[in-house]
Amino acid sequence: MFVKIKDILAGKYPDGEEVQVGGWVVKNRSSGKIVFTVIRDSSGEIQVTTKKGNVCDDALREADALSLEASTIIKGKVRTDPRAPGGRELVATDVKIVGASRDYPIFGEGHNPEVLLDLRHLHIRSKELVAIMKVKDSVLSSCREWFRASGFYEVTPPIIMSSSCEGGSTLFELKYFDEKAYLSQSAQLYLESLIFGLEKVYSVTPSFRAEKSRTTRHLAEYWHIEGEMAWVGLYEMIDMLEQLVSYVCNKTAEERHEELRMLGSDPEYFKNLKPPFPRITYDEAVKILQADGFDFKWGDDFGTHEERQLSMHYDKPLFITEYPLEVKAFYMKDAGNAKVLNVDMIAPRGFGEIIGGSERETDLALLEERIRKQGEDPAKYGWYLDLRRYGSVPHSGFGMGAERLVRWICNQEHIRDTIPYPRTISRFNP
Ligand SMILES: NC(=O)C[C@H]([NH3+])C(=O)NS(=O)(=O)OC[C@H]1O[C@@H](n2cnc3c(N)ncnc32)[C@H](O)[C@@H]1O
Ligand SMILES: [Mg+2]
Repeated sequence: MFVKIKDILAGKYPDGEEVQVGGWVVKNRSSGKIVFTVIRDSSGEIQVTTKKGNVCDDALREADALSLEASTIIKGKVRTDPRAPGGRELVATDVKIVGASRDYPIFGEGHNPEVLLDLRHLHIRSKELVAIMKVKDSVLSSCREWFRASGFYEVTPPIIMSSSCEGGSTLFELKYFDEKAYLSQSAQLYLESLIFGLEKVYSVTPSFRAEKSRTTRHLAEYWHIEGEMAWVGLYEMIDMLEQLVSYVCNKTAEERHEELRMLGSDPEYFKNLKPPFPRITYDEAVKILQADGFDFKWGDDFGTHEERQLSMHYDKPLFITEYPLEVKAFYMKDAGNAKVLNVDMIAPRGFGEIIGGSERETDLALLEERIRKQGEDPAKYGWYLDLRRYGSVPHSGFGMGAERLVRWICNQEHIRDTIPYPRTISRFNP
């Protein structure tokens, strides 16, 4: 049926061989007797030259009528031509329009981002967004490879929940039959229940955060890669995270070298990213900020500016550990000295937090007290607290934002272009 454009450009078919391609029109210029067309398929773009005498009159008329984003089937002979983009072109022997496209609304440059978001169902076929989605495909598949090779089981936790995991301020409420329920902020609490049978589990699920802020790194719906491991402490988990992130970056840069270059990223950096990554404590991070002139008060959490500033000191992802207990979630293990055994991984060059994780609090009384201190009723976490009553074990886990990771790897200014249909405070359509 169809051959792929990238295989033609790679020289898989000798000059003169007739092949057939199915694709969409990127450009079309006609002078009546000769038509120059650029078509694309999922693998790339190629120039097609349709000449009077090479094709029947119907096919010449079809070629002449090709318009932006019309779908077409083109039969043609491969021809090496250094002047053609990619070094090869097709000399058409037959041209058919499959789906007409009149007045396609996205052409040229400089469109208003909100207009492009209104037309996301069309813009999603653009070269840049297609490249980013291919990178995301590699990120997700290499994550799964690493987890499976590391003895993790993929599980499918619920998305509809009865309580929060990351605090009530970012919960989406939904009417669940006659009850009130919430959309998942994180699969964590359920993953913790699954380690008592499977020991090491992971999930890739949508997480929902009713973020009131408009930032370049927050979505209201994002894809959350989470892992949970029995018998593993915080620092052993950080060793594993270095391996996971390095593997995913190396593999993705290997597979999507061209796409990353086209997006203005540096595939060589990600291909060569290896452990160890720098590790500092929260206290050390505060000292760095204060030395850099930040008026930062010990006890506060780091925001975008602090994370950006800290990341400028390192050219690899930075692990920051042991934050003050007061500013972190109830489930994080008390380290003593008013700290918790948690870790955030901050990407270099200001791309911010990619991973949040911790060792989990296993002391039942402490956990109930922390839940109360966060203004919640321990009774709402009855099932979760049972995990501490029956055969509890030391365990740790983490959450990695897929879109945050893709934004860093693809060097994208805004997180909205790392997901096909971004959901933010001002948009949930199309
Ligand atoms: N299993 C766990 O231990 C995960 C834990 N319960 C959790 O949800 N941590 S987190 O809130 O830091 O979110 C984890 C990551 O999830 C990403 N994240 C977190 N919030 C967002 C938003 N709003 N948009 C996009 N990405 C987001 C970001 O990379 C964070 O580091
Ligand atoms: Mg976090």
